Amino acid sequence: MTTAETRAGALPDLADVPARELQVAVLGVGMMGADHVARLYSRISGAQVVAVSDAFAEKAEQVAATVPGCRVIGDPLVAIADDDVDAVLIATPGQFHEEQVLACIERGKPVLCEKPLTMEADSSLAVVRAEDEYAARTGRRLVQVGFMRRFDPEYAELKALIDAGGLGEPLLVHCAHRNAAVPPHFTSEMMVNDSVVHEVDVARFLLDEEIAAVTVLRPKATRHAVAGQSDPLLVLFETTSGRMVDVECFVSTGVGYEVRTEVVGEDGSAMIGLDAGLVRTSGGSSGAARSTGIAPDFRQRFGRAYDIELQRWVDAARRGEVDGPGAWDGYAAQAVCAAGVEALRSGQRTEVRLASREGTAS
Ligand SMILES: NC(=O)c1ccc[n+]([C@@H]2O[C@H](COP(=O)([O-])OP(=O)(O)OC[C@H]3O[C@@H](n4cnc5c(N)ncnc54)[C@H](O)[C@@H]3O)[C@@H](O)[C@H]2O)c1
Ligand SMILES: O[C@H]1[C@H](O)[C@@H](O)[C@H](O)[C@@H](O)[C@H]1O
Repeated sequence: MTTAETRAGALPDLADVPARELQVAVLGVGMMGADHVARLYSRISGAQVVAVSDAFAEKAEQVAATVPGCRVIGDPLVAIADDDVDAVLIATPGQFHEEQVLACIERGKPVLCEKPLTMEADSSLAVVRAEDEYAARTGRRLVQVGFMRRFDPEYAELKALIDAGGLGEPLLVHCAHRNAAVPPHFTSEMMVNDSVVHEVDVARFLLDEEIAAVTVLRPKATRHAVAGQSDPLLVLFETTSGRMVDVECFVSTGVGYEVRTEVVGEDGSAMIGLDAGLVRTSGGSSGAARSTGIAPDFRQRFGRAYDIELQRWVDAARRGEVDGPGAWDGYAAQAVCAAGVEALRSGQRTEVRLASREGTAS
C-alpha cells in the first residue's frame, strides 16, 4: 500500500506485517518510554524500534542513539503516519494520549498505550467508539492499554486459580498500593487517576465484572504527604453483583513499591505481592511467607510483566490482533476513576456512569 492510498483513506493490510519484524515507533521516551525502548531492543523478539519521538529533542536523540537504525521524528503525529512505522507504543503523559491513539486508529496502526487511555471517561469512550467503527469496517481491533499487571505471573496465577474455582465464589478483594515517594505535584486526584487506576483494572480483571460504585475515605495523613494531599486514601469499590474491593493507596511510605492483592472467596483465600509467590490459605493450610525483599519501584516489581506484555503485544500485532486489555478496559477504568475523584471531593458513595457496551467486543 502506498502513502497516497493510505492518505486517501484506504486501510493498510496488516496481513502484510508478519513477513517482517514489527517496526515500532515509541512516543515519549521519559522513564517508561526509555525503559520500553530498551526492552524492545534487548528482550523482545519480532520487533524493531525504528523511531522515537519526544517533546525534548535531546532526550529523543539520546534514546535513539541506543538502538541501531532508530530515527528521531520530532512530531509524534508524523511518526504515527510514517510509512515505515507498523505499530506505535505511547508513553507520553496522559493528556496527549487521546490525540495520539485516535491518530493510530485513523491510520489503522496497532497501538499499545500506557495507562491512562485518556484523561477523562468521555474522551476514552470516544476512543472506544472510533475503534468500534474501525473494527466494523475491517474486523480488526487496534488498541491495547498498558495495564501490565494482567501479564504479571503472580496475577495470572491468581486469575487462573479463581477461574478454576479454587477459592469458590470470590467475595472480597483487599488491595494495597504503596509507593516510596511521588513528585511534589502529585495530588490526591492523581492518587486516584494514576495509582488506584491499576487496582480498578485488577478488580475488573480478577472478578470479571464492572464496578458500580466508589467510596473514598481520607484517614489521618502522613506527615510525609505532599502539601494538601490526603495520603493515604482508603477506596472501596462495589461491583455490580455486590462484591467489594478495598484499596489502601499510600504513595509516600518512604519504604518502596509494595503492591499486594488478596482475594477472599467462599472456599479459601489467596494473596500475592509478598515476594513469596502466591500464598494460599484454604482447607486449613497456610503458605509460609519468606522474608520479603521490597522493590524500589514498578520497573523492578513488574519488569517481567512489562516483558510479557510487550512480547504478547508484538506477537498479536504481527497477526493483526489485540491480546490484552483493550479500549473498553481503558474506558471502564476511567469511568471508575471519574467516580472516584467525585467521591474523593464529596466524601459520598458515588455511582459509576458507564456507557452501553453494545457493539464493543474489546
Ligand atoms: N504501567 C505502569 O506501571 C506505568 C508506570 C509509570 C508511568 N506510566 C505511564 O506512562 C506514561 C509516561 O509516564 P512516565 O513516568 O514515563 O513520564 P515521563 O515524564 O518520565 O516521560 C514522559 C515523556 O514524554 C515526553 N513528552 C511530553 N509531551 C510529549 C508529546 N506531546 N509528544 C511526545 N513526547 C512528549 C516528555 O518529554 C517525557 O520525556 C504515563 O501515561 C504514565 O501514567 C505507567
Ligand atoms: O504512574 C505510576 C505508575 O502507574 C505506577 O505503576 C503506580 O504505582 C504509581 O502509583 C503511579 O504514579
